[in-house]
Amino acid sequence: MTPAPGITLIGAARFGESPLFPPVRLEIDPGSWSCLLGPSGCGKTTILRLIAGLDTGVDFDGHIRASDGKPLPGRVAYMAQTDLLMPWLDVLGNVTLGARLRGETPDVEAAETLVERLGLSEHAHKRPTKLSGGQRQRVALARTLMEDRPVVLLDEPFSALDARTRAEMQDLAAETLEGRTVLLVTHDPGEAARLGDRVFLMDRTGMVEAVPPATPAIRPAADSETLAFQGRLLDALREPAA
Ligand SMILES: Nc1ncnc2c1ncn2[C@@H]1O[C@H](COP(=O)(O)OP(=O)(O)OP(=O)(O)O)[C@@H](O)[C@H]1O
Repeated sequence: MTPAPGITLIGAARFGESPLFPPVRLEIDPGSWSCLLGPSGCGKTTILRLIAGLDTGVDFDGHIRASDGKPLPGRVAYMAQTDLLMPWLDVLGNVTLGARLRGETPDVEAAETLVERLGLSEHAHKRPTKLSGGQRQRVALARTLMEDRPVVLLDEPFSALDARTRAEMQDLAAETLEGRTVLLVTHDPGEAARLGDRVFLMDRTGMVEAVPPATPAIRPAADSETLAFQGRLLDALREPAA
């Protein structure tokens, strides 16, 4: 894998005459986790899709640059909020879909290992309709991890998981994605407090950065500094937008 670049997004977005977000500056360090929190509808998914080079429908006035100056398309794996699993493929078929769409021979062994690590081995040959919401979300996560890209964009990847599985999947994602540049959208201040090397808060008025504890991520959930940071994030999210 090529070294993971940092990413800078500077700009504003609107739908015609309706602003979505004012000028913001998002600086994502190379090879680290950045978390983006904010109320529903403020534009978080739009930011991920802009970085991924996907259609958003917004007019974006600004620029998005990789720190190594090279184009981002082709170097980004994106996990959308909806799992986008193919109903006619089983779990392994969905996890290896990217390679097959590119006309490559999928690494089935790697896919099986990942499926096992995500606790899905007994479901490997089931189709999505036979899976729970949390199991489907893990399949979508596995498919994203299989892509082996230096930049990984995750849109609420753990939201459907029970507390224990969520913590396990956070650990697994942190380990599997070590050295990648990750941008995680989450509604969970506790998740951002555990995982974020940098944490950004946005609403319709703009974006600010919250400084996490000096302890490196991934942080123990019950650590007093992690909990205090989680509390500060929650307080900030509860502040009314100006
Ligand atoms: N064509 C459109 N015209 C105007 N506003 C639109 C249009 N399409 C989408 N929107 C608005 O853009 C916003 C979509 O933002 P986005 O999905 O990026 O938000 P988000 O912060 O990711 O939300 P969530 O946390 O709920 O996933 C919503 O407020 C939506 O109402």
